[in-house]
Amino acid sequence: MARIGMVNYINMAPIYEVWKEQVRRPDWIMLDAPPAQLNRLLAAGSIDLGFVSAYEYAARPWLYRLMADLSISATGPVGSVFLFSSVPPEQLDGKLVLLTGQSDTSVCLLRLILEEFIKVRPRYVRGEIFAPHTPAEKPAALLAIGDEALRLNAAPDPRYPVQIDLGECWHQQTGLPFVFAVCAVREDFLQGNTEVAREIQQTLISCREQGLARLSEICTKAAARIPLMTAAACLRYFQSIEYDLSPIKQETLARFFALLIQRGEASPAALPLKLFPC
Ligand SMILES: C=C(O[C@@H]1C=C(C(=O)O)C=C[C@H]1O)C(=O)O
Repeated sequence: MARIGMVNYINMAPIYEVWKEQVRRPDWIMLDAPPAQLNRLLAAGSIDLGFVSAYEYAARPWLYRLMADLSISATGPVGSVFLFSSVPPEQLDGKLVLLTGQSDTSVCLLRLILEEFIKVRPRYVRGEIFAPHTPAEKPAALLAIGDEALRLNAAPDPRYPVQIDLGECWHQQTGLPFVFAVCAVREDFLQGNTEVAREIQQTLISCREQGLARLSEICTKAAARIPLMTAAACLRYFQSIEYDLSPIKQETLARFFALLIQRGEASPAALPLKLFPC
């Protein structure tokens, strides 16, 4: 048996729709959830492998290997990882920023961008972006990812007129793509299950190839999950998401992890990257 985690956002639709349609393996249990929940499940051994925040690998690299050729990434604007702000980011020093509880990678990336690139130090709070909250203090900016970011993007909140795409910002600073999520497999699962893991990896890649060839059909279905999103907007979104872990993406992960290690936010054992298969 293998327990597999899948992010429950529409960004996974090009892989997941094909998987649901074609993969008939009762011994492969698929569990879909927001990334932060998948991170916790994988760390606890409640799932064996799956798509998790790239940060999860960097936090506990001794538990995992990175499945070769799989990721959720973008070269330039990603279209679903945004800081929505009431003021330009240069003015966020000391201000309150609400960070989605669903993400781990983008939270680290945003702090890196604000503190190292823009040189401001806001105050942060983690929480629900759409919670009907009555906060003592209204946040000056929000970090949203995935479907929540797409919803806010489709129906902008006039209180947050400044919108920063974190994939674009990273690309402008480094010239590199950014890897938001990886497909990680637990080392203890690999003991005795190497062939199964290989078969799952190949199946995910095959679903991805078929999904990318059927994008316009898949985006009609996926767009319906986001209020006000048209199929055309969904197609543009899918065209900006990439699912590979090519050498440049590995270089990106190494660069990002090195910065996190310097900041004391990741394990030094996160480098060099450990891939499966090697
Ligand atoms: C591009 C995205 O990548 C996501 C971002 C993640 C994170 O920040 O931890 C985790 C999984 C991905 O789904 C997105 O969801 O918008």
